[in-house]
Amino acid sequence: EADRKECTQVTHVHEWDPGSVIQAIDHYCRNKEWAMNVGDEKGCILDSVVSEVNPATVLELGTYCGYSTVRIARLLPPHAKLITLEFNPAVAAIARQVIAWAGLEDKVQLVEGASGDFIPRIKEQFGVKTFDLVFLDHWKEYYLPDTKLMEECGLLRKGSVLLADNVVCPGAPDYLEYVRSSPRYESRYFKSHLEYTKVEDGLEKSVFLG
Ligand SMILES: O=c1[nH]cnc2c(O)c(F)c(-c3ccc(F)cc3)cc12
Ligand SMILES: [Mg+2]
Repeated sequence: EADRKECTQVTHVHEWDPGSVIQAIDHYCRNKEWAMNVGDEKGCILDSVVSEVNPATVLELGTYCGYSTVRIARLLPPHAKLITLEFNPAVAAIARQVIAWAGLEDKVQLVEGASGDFIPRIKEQFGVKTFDLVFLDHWKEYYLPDTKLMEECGLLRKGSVLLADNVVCPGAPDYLEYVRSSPRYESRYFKSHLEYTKVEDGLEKSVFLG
């Protein structure tokens, strides 16, 4: 089970390696200007779930500047693939640089578009059968419809793990209700805080039971 291991990062800041990219973004967003990266505290929970699942295929909905993309991709086994979807072209362009700086281009495929259009095309366009891990971090109103769409498109298999950010703040009540009451999911809440603040937030980890 993913526990909350103390997650400390000691990296050589002078090299553009994933740890230093993560550290630089966290330092900037904590001290200069808040931004909606999953952040270091929730990021450690994300790390432990990624390490536990050890996924060969990952889908991230909501790339933003690529912070969580780098957090996930740095932990993936050699031939694993992460597809990340971003609606906003401006932030997607930034994310491409962040991912390149971290030296993770080979593991990451960044796609620009809307999840509702993209999800039904994944199988034939990207040759993915099912996802071992999905990180939901885009628009809260889309968590539930996109989850139902992934089920309908056969993108989830017995044991697929959904990990959703911001289930408390800004909140995704309809999604929470669904995964917590559906017999097809085993769901667990990891209490944490809104990135770089003391406000409560958390991640919901839901295992698809098939
Ligand atoms: O829209 C979002 N997509 C993905 N992640 C988010 C997030 O982590 C946030 F903290 C927030 C957020 C924004 C403003 C607030 F006052 C609180 C949370 C928003 C998003
Ligand atoms: Mg988020």
